[in-house]
Amino acid sequence: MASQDNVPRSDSTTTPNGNGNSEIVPRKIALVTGITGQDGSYLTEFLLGKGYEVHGLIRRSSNFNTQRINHIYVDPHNVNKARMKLHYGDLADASSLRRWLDEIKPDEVYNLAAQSHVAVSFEIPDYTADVVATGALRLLEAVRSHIVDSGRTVKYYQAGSSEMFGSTPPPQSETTPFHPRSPYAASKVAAHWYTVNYREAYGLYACNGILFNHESPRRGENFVTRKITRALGRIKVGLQTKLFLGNIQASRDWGFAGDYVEAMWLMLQQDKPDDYVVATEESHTVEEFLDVSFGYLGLNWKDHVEIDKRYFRPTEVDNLKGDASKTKEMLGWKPKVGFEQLVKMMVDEDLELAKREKVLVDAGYMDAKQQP
Ligand SMILES: C[C@H]1O[C@H](OP(=O)(O)OP(=O)(O)OC[C@H]2O[C@@H](n3cnc4c(=O)[nH]c(N)nc43)[C@H](O)[C@@H]2O)[C@@H](O)[C@@H](O)C1=O
Repeated sequence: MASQDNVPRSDSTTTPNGNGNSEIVPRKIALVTGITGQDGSYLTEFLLGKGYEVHGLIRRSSNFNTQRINHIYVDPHNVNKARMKLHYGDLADASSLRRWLDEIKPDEVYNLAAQSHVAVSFEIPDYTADVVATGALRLLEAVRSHIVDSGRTVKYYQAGSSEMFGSTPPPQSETTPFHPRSPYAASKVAAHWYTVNYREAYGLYACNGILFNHESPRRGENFVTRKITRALGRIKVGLQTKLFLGNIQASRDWGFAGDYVEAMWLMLQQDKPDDYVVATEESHTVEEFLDVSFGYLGLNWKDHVEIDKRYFRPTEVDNLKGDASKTKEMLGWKPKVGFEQLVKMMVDEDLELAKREKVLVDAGYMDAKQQP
């Protein structure tokens, strides 16, 4: 998929007006950073479904990194149908952020881009802080100055994280103190407070969504849920036998990413900006995830899993369990997919993937040792 720029805008959408007629209303425009990630892809599908035009910033990479949105990509030459548009930009590049805001003139900005892997943030702390903390500040400042110069209204969503609560015991709500336990989490705390400050200092409509872990078949393969379901599929079809994990006693509040993007959007549809916790209010250990997933395919995880110290973190977050009562009450949001359903959805998809891999291996087109 090629990226594009300066594509003419599809200006309007037809909406029923309740009188049996239709009226032409201007199409809403969203700008999404992190559009190629799990959340970016679900949010884009959601916004397109609501009639939005969605612009995404993508980072230059020598490999294509658009796999999660290829299925919704329409050739930009098809101006009437192409409502998702991609542009090269980066949270590390302030000038690109301001330029795309001026060009795209979005109604809503969703800042989802991040170096989002907690363990990796210990390896590359500077980079993590630059993108996650300073990147959010750059985008907020670009939005603020764009508003001042254009006189337009722009609403801003900041992707916060339950990692910010760190070692503060559950249940965690909007009023729970933060105690971050990694460079990633500390950077998210900074981004959270930059967002609050821009709201208070400049009256910006800016919201923090404090999202607990959210997973899906599109989850990156080095996060624990997907690492497990990917390996499980391969074990089931005979492509591997072992799975190496770290601390399986850690407990997380795991929801479905497809449900959580709706809450992001709802935050920007209110009269006033605010901060909201998004969670299922249930917590399960990694070991429980293993029980349910392996059990679903009739396997015992103890026959396959080995603990490897290299996956332990210098400081761990032991127990996260959200209290989402404010979000339920104020936004009318609640999760639709429960823990077991989520696990099974991920196992089903990864079993299919493994079966396809097996065909390639059997035909000699792929090496079974080639790790996903
Ligand atoms: C909300 C929050 O959610 C995510 O952060 P995370 O909770 O660190 O996610 P994870 O899947 O990497 O780890 C979950 C737990 O599982 C333990 N664990 C054991 N063994 C392995 C293992 O082998 N790999 C990994 N990755 N984790 C392992 C690990 O030690 C931890 O306790 C990100 O989206 C982040 O961006 C975010 O904002």
